[in-house]
Amino acid sequence: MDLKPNVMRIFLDKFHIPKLNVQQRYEMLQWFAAAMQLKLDENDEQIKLNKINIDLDNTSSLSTLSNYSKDVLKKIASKTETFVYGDLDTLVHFAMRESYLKQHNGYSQFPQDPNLQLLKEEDFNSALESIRSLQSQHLDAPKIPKVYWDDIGGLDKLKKELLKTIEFPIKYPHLFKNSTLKRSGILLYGPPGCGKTLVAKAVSTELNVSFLSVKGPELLNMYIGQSEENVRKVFESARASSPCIVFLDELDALAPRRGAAGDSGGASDRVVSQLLAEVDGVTSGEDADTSNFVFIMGATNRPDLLEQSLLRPGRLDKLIYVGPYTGTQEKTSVLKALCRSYKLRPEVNLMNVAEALPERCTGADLMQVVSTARSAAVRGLVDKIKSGSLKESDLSPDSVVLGVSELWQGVESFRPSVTEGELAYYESLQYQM
Ligand SMILES: Nc1ncnc2c1ncn2[C@@H]1O[C@H](COP(=O)(O)OP(=O)(O)OP(=O)(O)O)[C@@H](O)[C@H]1O
Repeated sequence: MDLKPNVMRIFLDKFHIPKLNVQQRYEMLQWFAAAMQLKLDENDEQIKLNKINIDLDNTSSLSTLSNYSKDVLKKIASKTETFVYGDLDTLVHFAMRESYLKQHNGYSQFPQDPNLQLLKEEDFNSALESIRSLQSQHLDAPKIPKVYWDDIGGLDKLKKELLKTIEFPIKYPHLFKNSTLKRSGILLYGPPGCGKTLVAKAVSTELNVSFLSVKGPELLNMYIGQSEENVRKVFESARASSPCIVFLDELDALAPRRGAAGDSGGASDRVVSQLLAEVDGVTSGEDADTSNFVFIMGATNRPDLLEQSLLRPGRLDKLIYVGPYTGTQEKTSVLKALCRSYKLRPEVNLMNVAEALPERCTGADLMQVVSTARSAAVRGLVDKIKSGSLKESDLSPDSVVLGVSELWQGVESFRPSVTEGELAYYESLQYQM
């Protein structure tokens, strides 16, 4: 393994931070992990760099890597898509700190003689969490959500499609530099409560990019020029926290068809024009670099009311329908995802629950079933405390266990939030779009 060219390139190219691919990140992580032992006593950056260069010349520093779990570093490299040189260095430092705090019950001094073999995958994962939360601690800064694929049931095709569309421009920005090949945005549409927001957040978490979510109506303001200014600020904030996904929810409120809004001053048209200019700005790919990456995802229940030029190639030209969950299989996988944080009694079969529900349900409806079951389980515990058969001091979050009867109460309380007529309308819309 030849680490030197990468390292040299990064040092020489200090002011233009290069994008690292997964192999480079893996190599950098190995290298930082090895270098940690060498530079621990040194505080002066210059000395550290010299020392590392010297040691790289005779590559003796890399010998410590033989004991290192390469699999762990490979996994971590694949989770740090947007990390550059400095971030990876910080990550290794943080992981060491996590490991040390764990071993010494919170005593926060670094050890003089750190034992790198003790670093575990969970230390890297905690370090990753800490870095992410630090990254999003600026005021109003977009955050990296904590929604994982496991929190989402079904939608496998959509997950793949989204990852493919967003992952490529992040991984290979130079391919999108050519102005004829623009990186376009995505428009998710469909009935409310079917997982549009959830899946957008999961993509963001998965790719480790910030997530800035705004609802269209929040940006509208009665004062002249203020709505356009709000739109401009959203994109400014996204650029400042890039790489970033801007999620524009209820987009039809922000960008109705021009000339159709009925406001005599054309205020709405000006907002649409501002939005189009911003969309063109971020999809042009002129500044194709991860550090300038802003990806736009729109969501709407009414794509037919949208300003159609927003859907032109190079803008939000990928339209994806996110519909209700149909059939036992799909509903069961959503129920499983929703029950992930609860204990279930062994006799519970979520497939039976799914079968007892209407053929088509939204995710929000299924969530309602699970929350009703949870409330029933909590009520059961309170009754036991009142009757004296359970002590309050014995309660823990694990005491809430969902059984068949609780889930059945959820099924009985089921009220669809979207009517069959509305669902039929959305399906016809899908055909039309
Ligand atoms: N596939 C799914 N797996 C697990 N939970 C889901 C799924 N789809 C939806 N949900 C649940 O439904 C809730 C509502 O979903 P979400 O907010 O993503 O819907 P939406 O399509 O964005 O709705 P709206 O159009 O009203 O913004 C989520 O918070 C989640 O609890």
